[in-house]
Amino acid sequence: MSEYAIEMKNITKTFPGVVANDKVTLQVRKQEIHALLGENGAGKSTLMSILFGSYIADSGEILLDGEPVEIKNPNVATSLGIGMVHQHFKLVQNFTVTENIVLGMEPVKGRVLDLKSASKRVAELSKQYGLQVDPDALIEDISVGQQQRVEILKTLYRNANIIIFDEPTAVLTPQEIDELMEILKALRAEGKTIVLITHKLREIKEVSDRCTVLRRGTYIGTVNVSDVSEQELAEMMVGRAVKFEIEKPEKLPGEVMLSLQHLEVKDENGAVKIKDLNLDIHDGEIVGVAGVDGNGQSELLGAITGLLPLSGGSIILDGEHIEQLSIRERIEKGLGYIPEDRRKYGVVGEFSIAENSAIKSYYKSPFRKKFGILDFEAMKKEAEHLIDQFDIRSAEGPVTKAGSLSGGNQQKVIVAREISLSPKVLVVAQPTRGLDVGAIEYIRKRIIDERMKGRAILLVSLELDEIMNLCDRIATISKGSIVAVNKQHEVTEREIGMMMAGSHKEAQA
Ligand SMILES: Nc1ncnc2c1ncn2[C@@H]1O[C@H](COP(=O)(O)OP(=O)(O)OP(=O)(O)O)[C@@H](O)[C@H]1O
Repeated sequence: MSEYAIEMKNITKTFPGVVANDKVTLQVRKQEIHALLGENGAGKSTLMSILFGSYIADSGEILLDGEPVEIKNPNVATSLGIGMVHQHFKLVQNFTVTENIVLGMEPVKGRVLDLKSASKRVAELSKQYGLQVDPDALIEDISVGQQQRVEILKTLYRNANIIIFDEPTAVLTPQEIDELMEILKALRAEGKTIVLITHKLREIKEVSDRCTVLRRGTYIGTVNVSDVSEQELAEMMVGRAVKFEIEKPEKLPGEVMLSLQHLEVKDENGAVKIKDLNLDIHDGEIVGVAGVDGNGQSELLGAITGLLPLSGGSIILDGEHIEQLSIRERIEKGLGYIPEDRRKYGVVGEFSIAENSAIKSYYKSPFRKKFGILDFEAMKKEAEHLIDQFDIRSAEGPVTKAGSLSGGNQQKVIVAREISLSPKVLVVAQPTRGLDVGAIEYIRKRIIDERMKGRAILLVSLELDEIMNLCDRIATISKGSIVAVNKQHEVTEREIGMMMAGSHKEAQA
């Protein structure tokens, strides 16, 4: 019997142009929560994909409970008791919870699919591990947090002893994050071994026993989490001191640059999602929209950018009505947008970084030459500049396909493109989701630089500390309306939290 549930020794994996893992070691003790920390592109997902059999290492060794194993594909991983909860769920939307869980390993009684006993087993597992979810609900009807529980149940149903979580909190609301932390502790108490990829140092401190740090594909070290501070973890990971609080020089706001007046948005079933929403954003200021997920934030973003039609109200940008304009016309008028879902609206995976950087301006100088021919050299040059400025880690520079970048580096491509267009109004949704602390520090600085240049910035984020850190004024949204607008220094995080939950006391004050 070994002390370790998992040992990965000298793991090396290369992709064209990049060594994603360079002789990496990972030793995970039985029944511990082991965090895996590293900058964007450090090689965390690659290492876990090797453990789960999605990638084969070029060299190195894997031992489970002291026994060497060869994990040729995910089926082998499953049979060895390894489960993985991916960041992007692999669920069938119009199937029930139970159907999704048994998919691929249906229990058969006689020759009939025995969903009844499967459903019973699912209910037992939910109870044992504190994973509340209705076994008969359809996936499309349950929240993101509950869908994640289905993914966890899937691994438990297949008798996983080792469960890998790839940035599980990136998609969750603060409330769901607290619940997940409890679930992780329950899994550990029931004897499971957990590997947790996360950028959130607070989460590492809260639930993890030990933490392994990677930097640029190499192993830096493993520490007992209780022996180190968040600051020390950050330094180990980035290789330099990181500032958590950023400096925001005083700036007096100027004219109203974006004015939202009596906005109303309905969904396809006619339900009102945004109701009489009013908000002004001046140049030289950052206004944050704080709220519990699902209170109209997505609809607000869709309405401003032109992805969703308005059923009432006006949007005025620098004195001009834009609510009737197309998406591209709004961009032309000076609207920039960093979207929340980078996979849907942000980058095109098949395109290179250069092409992605020019995606909103390819039809203009300097990217378009005479006779409408695209100037790929100009695109590459611009991309090189952005890669350098925003520290985008790629294998082959501007020609690297965006789809092969790590998640955090895809995010940097989008932020770099939108900021570099220097729009009059920059609408920013969850700009630092999935980014490492070093990258967060940089992106926040760039957003503040844009403010200093006199841009008007609207920031929508579920992370209150991001809003408190960056914004000059904070608008709290609840049930599709703005219930209060406060100056940043006049409210506390707690008060905003209460207003988000529907207390209007401060709103009236
Ligand atoms: N399928 C692939 N093809 C080419 N390169 C890849 C592929 N997958 C990963 N890479 C490269 O390997 C390196 C490590 O990427 P990986 O996704 O493991 O990083 P990560 O630590 O998980 O990053 P993040 O925190 O941003 O998710 C990166 O340089 C990435 O571009």
